[in-house]
Amino acid sequence: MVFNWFRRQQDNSAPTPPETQEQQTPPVTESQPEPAATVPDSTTDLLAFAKAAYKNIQEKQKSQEVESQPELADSQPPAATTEDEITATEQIENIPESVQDNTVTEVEETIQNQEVEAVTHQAEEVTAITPQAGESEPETVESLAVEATPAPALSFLERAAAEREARQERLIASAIELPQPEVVQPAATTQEAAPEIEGITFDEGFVWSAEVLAAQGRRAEDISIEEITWLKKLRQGLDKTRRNILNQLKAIVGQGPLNQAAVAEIESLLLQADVGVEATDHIISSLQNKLREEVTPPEQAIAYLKQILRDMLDSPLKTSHKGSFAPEKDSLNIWLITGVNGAGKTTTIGKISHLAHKSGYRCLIGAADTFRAAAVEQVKVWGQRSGVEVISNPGKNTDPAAVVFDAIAAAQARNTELLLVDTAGRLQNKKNLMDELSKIRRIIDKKAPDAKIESLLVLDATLGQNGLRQAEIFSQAAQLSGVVLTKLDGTAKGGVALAVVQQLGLPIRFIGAGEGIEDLRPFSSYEFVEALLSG
Ligand SMILES: Nc1nc2c(ncn2[C@@H]2O[C@H](COP(=O)(O)OP(=O)(O)OP(=O)(O)O)[C@@H](O)[C@H]2O)c(=O)[nH]1
Repeated sequence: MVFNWFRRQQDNSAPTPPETQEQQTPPVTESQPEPAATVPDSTTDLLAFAKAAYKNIQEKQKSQEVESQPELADSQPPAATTEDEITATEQIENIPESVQDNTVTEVEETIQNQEVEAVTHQAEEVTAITPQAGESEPETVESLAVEATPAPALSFLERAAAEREARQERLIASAIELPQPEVVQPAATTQEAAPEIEGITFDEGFVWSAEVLAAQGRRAEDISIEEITWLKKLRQGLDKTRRNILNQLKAIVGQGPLNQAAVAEIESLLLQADVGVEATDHIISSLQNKLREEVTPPEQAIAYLKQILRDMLDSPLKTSHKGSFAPEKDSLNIWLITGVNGAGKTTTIGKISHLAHKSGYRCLIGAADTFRAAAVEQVKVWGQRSGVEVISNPGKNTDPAAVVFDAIAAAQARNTELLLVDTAGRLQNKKNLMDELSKIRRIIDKKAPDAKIESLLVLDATLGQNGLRQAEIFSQAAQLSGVVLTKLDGTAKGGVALAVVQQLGLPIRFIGAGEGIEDLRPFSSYEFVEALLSG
């Protein structure tokens, strides 16, 4: 039994690939689930859920450590041996020390403090807007603050700041006592109140990720470290888009009925996030329909905004096959990967082949970017990393269509389930490139008439609207069926995802948020929108 990373559920029919057995974790879920009613509805429930998930990951990791103990006995601290582990270690190094040192209790405190601060903040705003009502409102806030911290001499904010300072001092003190960073210590030897899990920290990002998984009907005991790591990465990647633009959007929408000024402001914010004119118009008119007449509480207005965005992102699926996007078992699937130079095609092939291999698919790569000599070498490196064989032609300036022909023959002879075809992103001119893609497509249709063919366009999100113009050209030559959106990490143009579906009418199939082998996942509109508009 193996976890299918495309469908995000157990795949009983697939054999477990031997070298990935240890990484498997057994989440059970429906593909592309709708937000479930089982989402923890209070901070306490959410924390309990997140803690249970954390504990579960911790236990799995401990049992893995025990299983691999004999091999690790003479190497301490345990060395990072795989790409995944390296990525995880890098992530730890990138997390600010203050966050790394968080314990479960401290995260709880942080969340509770944030809540109380938020209440105080709201109340202060109310006081500022309506000073004449100031006599009764602030009293409520005072009493809340007193309940939270009984120190009458200071204001709430001063006390909160003092507490934070004291906590920081405690952390610094304990950091001095420990000569080694906590991450490198074997977790099994210490019995602390909240031991760290190597590769993941119980912080606010963990709690948020757990909540997103819980909302999709996941059970705490089924959540894996890879899923948490990915969600944290996605949210972190969309941070710029969220901070620059979408948080302001949330604030306006959350204020209730939309007036003309609010509409103009929303319009400008969406355009800045590269959402595009068409998608912006659609969002505005949907919002106006709902919010023009009614006074909608802020949370409901934001929930409504999220729903609009999810519906837009899922809209191409209503016409094509709905559900998760996965290679069909026991038959040949050919995925043609196209896109301009540097969009991330080769990297995407490496990441997808990794997902396929660890999901138990028989996978093969065809290196048909023969225009750039280094491209074949590059894809071979990715093949080695993911444990997938690469079919290439060693000759110079070979015909890419001939490589595709050979790759299909090899795939048919070996009962391959997924053949990924790399293609050139640049030729002498645009016409040559498009002719070549059309020829490759014809070869595939002819040589493998029964195969399930997908033609995926890789788009660099950092290009925003400019990337979409290229897409239209590719669409004609390669009969595109979907998009892979790469480089979502660190761009302020995350809104381009909405433009992609609205303008091209194509579904987003995968998103990439980093250069590592684990930094790509099947697209989920729910997770994307939550990451885009998370608090
Ligand atoms: N930050 C980030 N970088 C990425 C991502 N995907 C790919 N890259 C980087 O983008 C660069 C180009 O990626 P390639 O996979 O070589 O792009 P390509 O489309 O195959 O390019 P050609 O082979 O020249 O046609 C590399 O440095 C990748 O590491 C991503 O999701 N995030």
